[in-house]
Amino acid sequence: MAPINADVVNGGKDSTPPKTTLPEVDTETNGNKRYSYETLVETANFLLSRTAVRPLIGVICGSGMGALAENIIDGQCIPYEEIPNFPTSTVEGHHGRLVFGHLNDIPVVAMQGRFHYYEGYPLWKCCLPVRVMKLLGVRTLIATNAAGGLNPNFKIGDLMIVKDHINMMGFAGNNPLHGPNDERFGPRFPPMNKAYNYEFRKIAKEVAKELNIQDIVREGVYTCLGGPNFETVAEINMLKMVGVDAVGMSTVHEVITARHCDMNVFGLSLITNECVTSYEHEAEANHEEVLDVGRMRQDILRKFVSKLVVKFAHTLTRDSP
Ligand SMILES: O=P(O)(O)O[C@H]1O[C@H](CO)[C@@H](O)[C@H]1O
Ligand code: HPA
Repeated sequence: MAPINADVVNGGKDSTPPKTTLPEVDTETNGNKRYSYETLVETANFLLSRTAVRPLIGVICGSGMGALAENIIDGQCIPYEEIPNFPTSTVEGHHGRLVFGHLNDIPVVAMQGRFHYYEGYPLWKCCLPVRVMKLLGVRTLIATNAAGGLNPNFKIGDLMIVKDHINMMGFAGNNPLHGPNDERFGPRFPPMNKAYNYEFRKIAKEVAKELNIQDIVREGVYTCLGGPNFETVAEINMLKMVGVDAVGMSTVHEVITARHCDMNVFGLSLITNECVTSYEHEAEANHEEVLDVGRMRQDILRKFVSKLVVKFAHTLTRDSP
């Protein structure tokens, strides 16, 4: 048999080269060789040596939502490839860099690009930047994402304040905190009933009114599935039954990691598509649409998040000893 010519697979069409080299999976340890506290301190010290910014608030930009970081004044960008122990971004719509700077005078760090389980990273590695943020002094995490809407009242382009989540992957035992616990990060059994800060959610609704965007701002329950495929009709109908308002492939494990190390959390989903609930429906979910809606909403998202950063930072100064 003739050797397979990779160029001929896919009918010989020219295929676009992958954005980055694919991450290698550590087969010997099944990807589970964790980094120690000390290793993450090294990563944090590297970052502190590269920037004078001492961030109080961390922002994770969802798919197609990287523009959130464009408001950062004096933004200093550090590509993930340069950061010791950091994974690299492989998904379209995720630049793959940290941006340090100020949003309305508040020191922040933004992740333009997050890591997903379906890229081949174990959950603890997807969440490694959250622990690094904690070591940098970040007290509050704003986790944004693109998500499919299940709630029939939601429209494409709506913003959903995350009230709570359902950790579907956790039901199957896949949790970022699985494995030995290092108490320097947090307790073995962290509570999760206050995962999404109640006061932040109240503030966000007030800010939505101030910006006159209250009609597109909703609140609801998010869930994360492993991906990368979008959901079947039966899966969507099951998620609806258990009370899910929006579904994506991220955020839940980041929030668990952040709460474990006692960070305050605000979650925000951009509803980029309506999940299909019937077999008669013609449309199919696709990542292009997700990115398009991110572009469509980038101005509103930027205004909303910049204002939230200031308000959230005030709650920190108020609570500081
Ligand atoms: O959750 P973020 O990173 O915003 O991305 C969402 O959009 C992608 C699918 O289009 C998936 O990665 C899903 O999780
Ligand atoms: N399902 C899962 N993840 C997503 C979706 C979706 O419909 N939209 C954006 N991210």
